Amino acid sequence: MTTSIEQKQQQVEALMRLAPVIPVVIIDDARHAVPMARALVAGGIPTIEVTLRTPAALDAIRAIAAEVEGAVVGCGTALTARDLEAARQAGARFAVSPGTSPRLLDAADNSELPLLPGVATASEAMALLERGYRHLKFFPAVPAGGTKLLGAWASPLPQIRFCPTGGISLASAPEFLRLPNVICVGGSWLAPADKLATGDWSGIEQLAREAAALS
Ligand SMILES: O=C(O)C(=O)C[C@H](O)[C@H](O)COP(=O)(O)O
Repeated sequence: MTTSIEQKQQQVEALMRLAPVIPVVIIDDARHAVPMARALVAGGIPTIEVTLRTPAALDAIRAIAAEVEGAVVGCGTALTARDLEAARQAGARFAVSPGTSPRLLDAADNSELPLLPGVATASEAMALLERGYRHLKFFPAVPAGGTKLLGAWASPLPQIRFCPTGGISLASAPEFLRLPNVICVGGSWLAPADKLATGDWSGIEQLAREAAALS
């Protein structure tokens, strides 16, 4: 029997509460995955979203899941049922999508993988509430309306908690984290392409440390 949506919502909430930031990683070389994830975990950031945007992504998820103690690795850019299944088989513990589609939600209902689906409107959020989702990604957070839009949803949609992602930085994260309907934020700034390319793991650990100290 598949895990119920309520059980999966509890799993998503628990991983959203592990740290104030979920790093969104675009990985071109799977060999970078393990040292990068170790640096993030050492800096206090255990939850890692590896986007399925590169050919290396599934190998990266596989390596982190197998080798990095303390990491909770998931996939980002989950668009299809096939993405969910491939990520689950690679060892992903959760999936994140930029938006929602009826087919993806049907696939998520039949998958063990908890899904954190993206929304940018109140109507999308309401449709997901009807399907049992109380934990949503707000994407793309800054272009879609930032803290003003998200704050405006707190009163009419009090049962929903968000992970805003898209255009957020270390400097702007606190204003999102202060909102009553935000648990954590997502962002790519913790694993920048230049640091990955040069293998600057101590630099990534430092970025993680700064992010972990946010409140
Ligand atoms: O593809 C997905 O499922 C995503 O999660 C998209 C990411 O959230 C953004 O790419 C975040 O990027 P930044 O704005 O650079 O922080």
